[in-house]
Amino acid sequence: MGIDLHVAVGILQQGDEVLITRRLRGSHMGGYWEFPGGKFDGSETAPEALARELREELGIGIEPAFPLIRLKYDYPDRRVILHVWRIARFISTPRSCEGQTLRWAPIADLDNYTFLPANKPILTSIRLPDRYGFVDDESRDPEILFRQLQALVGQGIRLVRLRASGLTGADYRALAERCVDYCAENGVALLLADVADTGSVLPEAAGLHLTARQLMMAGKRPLLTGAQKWVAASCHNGMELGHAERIGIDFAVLSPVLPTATHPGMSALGWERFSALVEGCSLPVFALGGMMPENLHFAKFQGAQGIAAIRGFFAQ
Ligand SMILES: Nc1nc2c([nH]c(=O)n2[C@@H]2O[C@H](COP(=O)(O)OP(=O)(O)OP(=O)(O)O)[C@@H](O)[C@H]2O)c(=O)[nH]1
Ligand SMILES: [Mg+2]
Repeated sequence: MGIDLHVAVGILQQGDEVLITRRLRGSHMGGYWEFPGGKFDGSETAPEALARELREELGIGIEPAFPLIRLKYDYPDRRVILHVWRIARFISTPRSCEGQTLRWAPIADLDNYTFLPANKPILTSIRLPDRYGFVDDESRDPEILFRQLQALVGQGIRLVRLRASGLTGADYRALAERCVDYCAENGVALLLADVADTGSVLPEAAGLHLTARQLMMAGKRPLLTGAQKWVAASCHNGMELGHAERIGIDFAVLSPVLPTATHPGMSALGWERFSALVEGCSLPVFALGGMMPENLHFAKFQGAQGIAAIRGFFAQ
């Protein structure tokens, strides 16, 4: 395969809608929907390429916000490396400068469009928030665990993993039923643990979160019934991230990034290693381990979807 083609891609969002465009017939992969952007020119950086491409294609000036995801994809004739950025602000109204169709599409409707095959992780990344909270405690008391969930939701967290590693079987399911209802009322996506007996409650949840061990034992992505389910996985190294990607996991959590009080003996990856591992993987990846709210912006520039934390984003 020829050389890697670096491409800058911009996500413009207004309320619940994002700007999508349709590739012109006759171009590479013509007819598919995509996000505006194009190839790097010479030694341009991603923000420079993005500013130029969006001026040429949409007639707008932009201010990039942060990198959302970086991914690679092999088309039969080329390998592309997509540098996807969120756009903070844009000047003037986007218009079609090259005859391409433009549309502001509700994020909830994006599945109705046939996007370029490389774009699946971009769609996941757009839908995911940038903070992911875990409910877990040595405690086997469901009240304490439920209060943790309430505290996370009170902090504005909209994606929660119900780990509750102290509970098994019927106890876990009873708590899961209560949490699923609470999350539905509050617009929160709840991911359940892959433990026995969650069968009846799982269709009501947003999906599953696999431990690294469960991930490595899985030969394929667990099939979940119901609309738009997510399967997430915990990873600690490149091998686990690679397996997650191969079997079609939607997003990963990589840990421990920084030393934590909960895992004192474990050596932390550090940001440099985190960044290198995420660069080798084309899934959205949350950083876990010692994360505080002030790490969020930096984490995104290290390639993270966002940050994850057990119990909450307070000082621990
Ligand atoms: N712009 C854009 N390109 C994408 C996306 N996803 C994706 O796989 N690509 C691929 O990345 C490459 C970018 O090409 P492009 O045709 O937009 O590049 P360009 O604007 O510089 O066009 P040009 O070659 O006509 O000057 C294509 O091979 C395209 O298939 C996406 O969401 N947006
Ligand atoms: Mg283009």
